[in-house]
Amino acid sequence: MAIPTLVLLPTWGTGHLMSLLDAGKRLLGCRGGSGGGGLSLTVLVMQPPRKEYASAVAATVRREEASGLGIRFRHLPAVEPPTGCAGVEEFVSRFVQLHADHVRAAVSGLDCPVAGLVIDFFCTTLLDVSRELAVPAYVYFTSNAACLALLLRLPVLDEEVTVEFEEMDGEVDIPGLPPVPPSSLPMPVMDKKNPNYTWFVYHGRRFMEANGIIVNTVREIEGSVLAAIADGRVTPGVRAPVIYPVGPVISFTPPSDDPPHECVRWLDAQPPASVVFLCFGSMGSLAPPQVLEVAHGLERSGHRFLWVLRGAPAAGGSMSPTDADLDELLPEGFLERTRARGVVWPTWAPQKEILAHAAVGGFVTHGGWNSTLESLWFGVPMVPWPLYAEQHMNAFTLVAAMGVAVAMKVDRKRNNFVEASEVERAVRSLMGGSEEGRKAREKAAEMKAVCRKAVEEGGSSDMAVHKLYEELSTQTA
Ligand SMILES: COc1cc(-c2[o+]c3cc(O)cc([O-])c3cc2O[C@@H]2O[C@H](CO)[C@H](O)[C@H](O)[C@H]2O)cc(OC)c1O
Ligand SMILES: O=c1ccn([C@@H]2O[C@H](COP(=O)(O)OP(=O)(O)O)[C@@H](O)[C@H]2O)c(=O)[nH]1
Repeated sequence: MAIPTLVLLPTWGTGHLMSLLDAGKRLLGCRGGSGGGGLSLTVLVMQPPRKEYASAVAATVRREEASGLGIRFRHLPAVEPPTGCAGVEEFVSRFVQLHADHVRAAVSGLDCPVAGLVIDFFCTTLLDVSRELAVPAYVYFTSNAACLALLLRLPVLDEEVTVEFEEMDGEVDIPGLPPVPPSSLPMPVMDKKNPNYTWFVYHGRRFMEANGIIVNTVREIEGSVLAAIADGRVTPGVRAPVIYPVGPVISFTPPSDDPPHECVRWLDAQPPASVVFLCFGSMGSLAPPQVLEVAHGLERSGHRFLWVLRGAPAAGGSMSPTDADLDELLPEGFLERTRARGVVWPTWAPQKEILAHAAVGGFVTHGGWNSTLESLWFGVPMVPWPLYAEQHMNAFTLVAAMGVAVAMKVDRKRNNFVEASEVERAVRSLMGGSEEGRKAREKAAEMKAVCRKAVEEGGSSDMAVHKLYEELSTQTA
């Protein structure tokens, strides 16, 4: 009989497509286990709604097809993007929903048994398709267990809290987490009247229908919230699907013969753990007045820095930042005054290589979950500076639950504005001798060891992958 295939349905974003693909590849590694003759992977590729994503997706598909792992890609017919959406959550959810017929046709047309369908967390509308086809469905959650617990609890929270979360008395109770201040909730949860919120509640409710939820986290890092989900405290009265914490799933680019990147060459000349690295994800940019505050803060901190500074996205609805015009954005004379100890990099930077470098001692990050895991993988303590999506919640988790980060005061009501004096204080605290910084460094070093152990043979994430493989094999047997 043909080897059963596991069908993956990723969305196209930087932190979503590769993350799901890499998680899927871990299951390929289980081939030949007690569960049988292995699995193959089939990836359903939606034609991304914007050109900027289309070329990145096409490059990924080409690279993976050439990898020799035998992953099959099936391109779904294009759909007309929905109009009049309130934001990313509504747009992505409705865009995905329009693919239902194409997904049904693609899955039912496969020439081998289907072990399961793994969908990105924005794709829960397609759980109807998997049910019709009697194919087990799994959600792949690219963020952390804290955010997952919030989503699972959201349908009930929505009824318990009748006002906007910011207007409620006290804090939000998510079992397994310290009490969450309403101001730390993800962006879509901050406005109940917005369709983006309705979609978040919808996805949280539908997660409960999945056969399992695969999460890019590590049991040892988020043990208490994972336990709260598993023992029913997050969803009282209803059993949540089995959770598979398989992380950290980090997409490393294969080694190349190219000369080292200019940022890496600069780092080579810096002392160990002396440089603070600032980078704000694939969609992050700072407004011009904010750039001035960061520059003054860094200058006054006296520390070495490598700052990835991007400009606002181009007009026309793109979410990707542009390359920064440094002369226009930075204060007069800043580059000359800091030449001996700092670099401002105006375009995409090789973040993983930078975090891996011994000269990097701290990371000011927007707190995207992929960036966070990369920082932990290399044992680099953080200062979270949340900008969008679920990053305020991540910042809270990193500081209050994990202790791997030094908090910085971010004014959410002023577009996440941070004063120069606060940048200076946070950088000094992270890089210097403060007790807070020392604790975050110690904890980050501990997490590095934990992350690496988790993915080794017999580690918690490796075991979760094997458990999932066994389940998939049993279902198709
Ligand atoms: C997890 O909660 C949220 C995630 C997103 C979100 O949406 C999104 C949509 C796209 O079409 C492409 C994307 O790349 C993308 C990314 C994205 O979130 C990022 O995902 C990472 C892994 O989940 C990471 O955690 C980052 O912090 C996110 O920036 C959007 C959102 O609200 C706007 C969420 O609450
Ligand atoms: O200049 C940059 C900016 C981002 N990244 C990578 O882009 C991803 C960002 O994912 P994350 O989940 O942190 O945030 P998002 O961009 O989805 O908000 C991470 O893998 C980063 O290493 C990078 O390599 N260089």
